[in-house]
Amino acid sequence: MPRLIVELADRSYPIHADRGLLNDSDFLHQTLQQPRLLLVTDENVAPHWLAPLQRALGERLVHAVVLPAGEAQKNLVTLERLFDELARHRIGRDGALLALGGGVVGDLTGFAAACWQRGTAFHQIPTTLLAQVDASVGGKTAVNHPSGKNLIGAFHQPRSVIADTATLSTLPDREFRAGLAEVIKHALIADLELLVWLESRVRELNDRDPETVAECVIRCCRIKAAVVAEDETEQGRRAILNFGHTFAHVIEGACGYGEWLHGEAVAAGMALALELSRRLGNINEEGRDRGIALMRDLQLPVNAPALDHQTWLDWMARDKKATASGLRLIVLDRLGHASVRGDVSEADLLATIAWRPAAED
Ligand SMILES: NC(=O)c1ccc[n+]([C@@H]2O[C@H](COP(=O)([O-])OP(=O)(O)OC[C@H]3O[C@@H](n4cnc5c(N)ncnc54)[C@H](O)[C@@H]3O)[C@@H](O)[C@H]2O)c1
Ligand SMILES: O=C(O)C(=O)C[C@@H](O)[C@H](O)[C@H](O)COP(=O)(O)O
Ligand SMILES: [Zn+2]
Repeated sequence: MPRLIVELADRSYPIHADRGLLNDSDFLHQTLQQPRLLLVTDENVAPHWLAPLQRALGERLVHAVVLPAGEAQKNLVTLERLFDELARHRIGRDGALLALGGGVVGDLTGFAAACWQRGTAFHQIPTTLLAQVDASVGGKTAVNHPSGKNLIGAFHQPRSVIADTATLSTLPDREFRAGLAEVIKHALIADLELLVWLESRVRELNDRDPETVAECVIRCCRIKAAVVAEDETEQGRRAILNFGHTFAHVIEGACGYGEWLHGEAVAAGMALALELSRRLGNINEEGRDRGIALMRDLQLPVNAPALDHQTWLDWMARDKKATASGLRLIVLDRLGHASVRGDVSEADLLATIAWRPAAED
């Protein structure tokens, strides 16, 4: 079974990625070791993927909380509900939370685990492409605040990641495509070979070919695990994983959480970040348009919504990467390599947010 390790000294953990993991009771017993487990999932995931875990874990699975689905749930009200469930079911420090679902369930459950009794174990069992290639790895946990995305959160690493790629068979097409945005992000910031490979696999990706998709999961997890191992709490290099996100988080928040899917907003945000990279002279038009063409080929939105520039600036000012001296933005130095820039002029920023890709022929 493909297995990677996120190397973080005493917080190191494995990423298991394979088809059929949720049907392997022995594996689940060995990996989910804590004696009392509280599972969190949502209303779309539960009917498909809760039963195998219930079967495998028996009475050790004390309770399953089934939340309404969607980004609008990623808030303090839902978090409080999770604390109530943890209290009601007397989950102590020898217990663990299981996050069965997409990035919303993962971020919420992880943050509940970070807070509960000042830190309780949790495991990520991601069921969306986006969560398998990105959100389940790295220990960023959070809820949204009305004024900004993921503003309330903690770094809290899971004990394991169990990515059963078979769960993607029930994922709606729009959600699958949103996950592809984070795959493209990993390629643009860190792996030119992956970019070339994705360009050569457009048909398979659009057909959701299981082997191609599984390879995306492994390759992205490998990239993300390496970045996180180098800089767990985003003191420096980890910020490259935020490529396109300064713009994406404005789109998600200003349009109302859930209107744009996170991955869709990341795609439109990356189109702007590609243009910014071009403006700074790091890549040429051809490089910019190559990234945008791949997103279009995979039917991702590349046109950010028309928000007035003050809305952009106000929301961006609350980005977690901003410091007293101003915004920090992630740009490409070249295709396949990114860096953090704290010196982007307001003129370049305003021109970037006003720019949109040319219409397709
Ligand atoms: N912590 C991180 O490092 C990180 C990284 C990227 C994104 N995120 C966060 O992740 C969230 C987005 O995650 P997402 O795209 O997984 O969204 P999501 O969790 O909302 O899941 C997408 C939708 O698919 C449904 N679903 C999930 N798995 C399914 C399955 N197997 N079959 C059928 N339906 C299924 C869900 O119910 C939901 O409606 C955002 O809040 C984003 O900020 C976090
Ligand atoms: O893991 C990271 O680091 C990332 O930035 C991954 C992003 O894809 C993800 O959307 C993350 O939640 C954004 O974090 P934030 O710190 O900008 O809220
Ligand atoms: Zn993201």
